Amino acid sequence: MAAETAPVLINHMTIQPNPAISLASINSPSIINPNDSVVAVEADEIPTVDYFMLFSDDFDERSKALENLGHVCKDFGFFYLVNHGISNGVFEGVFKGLSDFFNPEEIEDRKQYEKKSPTDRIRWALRSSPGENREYLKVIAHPQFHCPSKPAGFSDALEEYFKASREIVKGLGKAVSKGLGFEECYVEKAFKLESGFDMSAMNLYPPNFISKGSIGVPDHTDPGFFVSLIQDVNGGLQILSNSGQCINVNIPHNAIFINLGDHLEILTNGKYKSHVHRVVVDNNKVQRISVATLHGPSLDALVGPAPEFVDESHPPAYRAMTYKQSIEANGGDEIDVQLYIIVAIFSSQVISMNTLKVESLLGMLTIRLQDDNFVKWLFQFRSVRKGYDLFDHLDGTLVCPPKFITTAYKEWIKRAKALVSLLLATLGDEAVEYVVGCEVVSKNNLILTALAGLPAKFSMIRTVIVARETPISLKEFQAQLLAAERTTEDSQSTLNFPMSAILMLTDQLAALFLKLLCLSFINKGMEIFRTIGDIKIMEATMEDLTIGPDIMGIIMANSMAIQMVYLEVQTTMVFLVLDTGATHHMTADLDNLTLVTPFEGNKKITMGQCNKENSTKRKK
Ligand SMILES: O=C(O)CCC(=O)C(=O)O
Ligand SMILES: [Fe+2]
Repeated sequence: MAAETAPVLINHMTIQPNPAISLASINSPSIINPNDSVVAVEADEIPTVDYFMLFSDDFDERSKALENLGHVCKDFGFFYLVNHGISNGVFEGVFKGLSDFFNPEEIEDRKQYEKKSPTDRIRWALRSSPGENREYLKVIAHPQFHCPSKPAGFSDALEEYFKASREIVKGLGKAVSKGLGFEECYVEKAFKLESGFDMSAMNLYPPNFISKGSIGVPDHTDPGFFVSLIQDVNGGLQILSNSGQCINVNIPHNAIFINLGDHLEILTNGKYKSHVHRVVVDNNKVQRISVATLHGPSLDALVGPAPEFVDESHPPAYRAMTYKQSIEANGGDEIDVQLYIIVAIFSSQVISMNTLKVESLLGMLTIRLQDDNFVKWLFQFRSVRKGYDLFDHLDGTLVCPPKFITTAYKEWIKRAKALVSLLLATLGDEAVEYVVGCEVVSKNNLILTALAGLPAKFSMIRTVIVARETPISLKEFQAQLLAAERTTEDSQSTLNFPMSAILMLTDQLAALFLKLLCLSFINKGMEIFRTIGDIKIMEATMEDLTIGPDIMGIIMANSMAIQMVYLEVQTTMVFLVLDTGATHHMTADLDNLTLVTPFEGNKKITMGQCNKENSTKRKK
């Protein structure tokens, strides 16, 4: 649970990639950092489950296998399934059919399956953008099986595979139920698996034709119970492990890769979690085909945390809704149920905050932040947050529900505002003077200001975005920045973009944010800010920024002098920059500072890390 992980508001050094990020996610440019700074590791971390053993006649063997399955679901969330009984010939039939279906010469034929309506049963698309590179065919496989009629034999091969894999997933449902200590039809009943809604995404990734790091499928989790995945060749699929490592999935011959779906996470109230994964197409020298089948609950099955997983210390963490509602609430439709992390499973989350009055916490925060007590203040603030489960809200684990879920949305906004007030109310008089800004900026203003602050090499995208008739979302904006960045060789020069130029853009606060936003978006950010006077702003990495849609960025200053908290409340953003550790700032170059009052005298002053130093220049 994220509450166990990093106290992110306070100390960015302790931020860990959140293994539980799936439903808890995230308006994230990338949870698994796509650049080389996160190296995907080889897959000895992926456990194997022997299907046959789960049904062994030997009691001990079976018990051991069931126990192992429980452990694997809880501690990993994905596994290779072997001994499942589907013959290699069935797999080969599917890959042959798909390879023929995706024949490059017959692309015009496939266009008949382009999106027509939300109730399409077969859908085809060719995606080629910096954010996604694949050609896919999606079909509804259950309750009714659908498949293009051509090429010959394709439909039969696919149907045979789907029937067999469905049986296996039903078997896994039994085993999971038993492993959890319930009757064997527990999962089957909860998800109404008899009329379970299975959607299969069959993906073709051409050989590497774009630059290194290209994304085949961006970070996402999949809805449903289990996802079964087969592929013709290894290469490209990566999954984020519980230990925060990005693992290459190299499926053993004839094994099936099983990945837990979001709705198993919901049903078990987070005990079993779905995991973020993606496809990177920078190393596939040959074409790759994969078949990812999302075995879902029945569309009308109401899925919420089951009572067996809810108690005082585990309150319901997700909101119950039907499978269909949850897909739609996330902006999907019945066939495009896969939700990229940008839209995540907002709707699944409960706003378990209504009982808590944030105002009442104020009484517990006895320490007001002053120049010299940052550490104590921090300790108390952290403790209260932790004790009252406010992490979820502050670290982005609890994400803002869509506006149209009115009650939840309003609750969320209320809580966000209350938390900001709480934070502000804990500032002592002196510290308030150091709050260099607190304002609400509209998304459009932010984007415009960000555009204005971009270096010359982005002038093309600036023109394009400004000329748009429809507003651009932050996500799209980010994608455009990424694309523009990729087309330019001299990305490093952005880092050298002078701070002073940025600072001139608007106020100092927005400028700090803009620099952070732009640079982190283009994913170069190890040392984003440099020293300004004695204020050294810590490097921020993508992880720092991608902790959630609602609190997207937290930067903490070296020497605890500056914190910047960026909360996104749907269309508005609240910036809060605290400059706390130092009584005064020193600089070798007065132009670095906007408001300067020279310091006369020889009084001791406190530096960011509580060093006592003399100073001759003062800014306050
Ligand atoms: O192609 C792959 O390996 C994975 C695709 C995937 O994750 C999906 O379609 O949901
Ligand atoms: Fe997936």
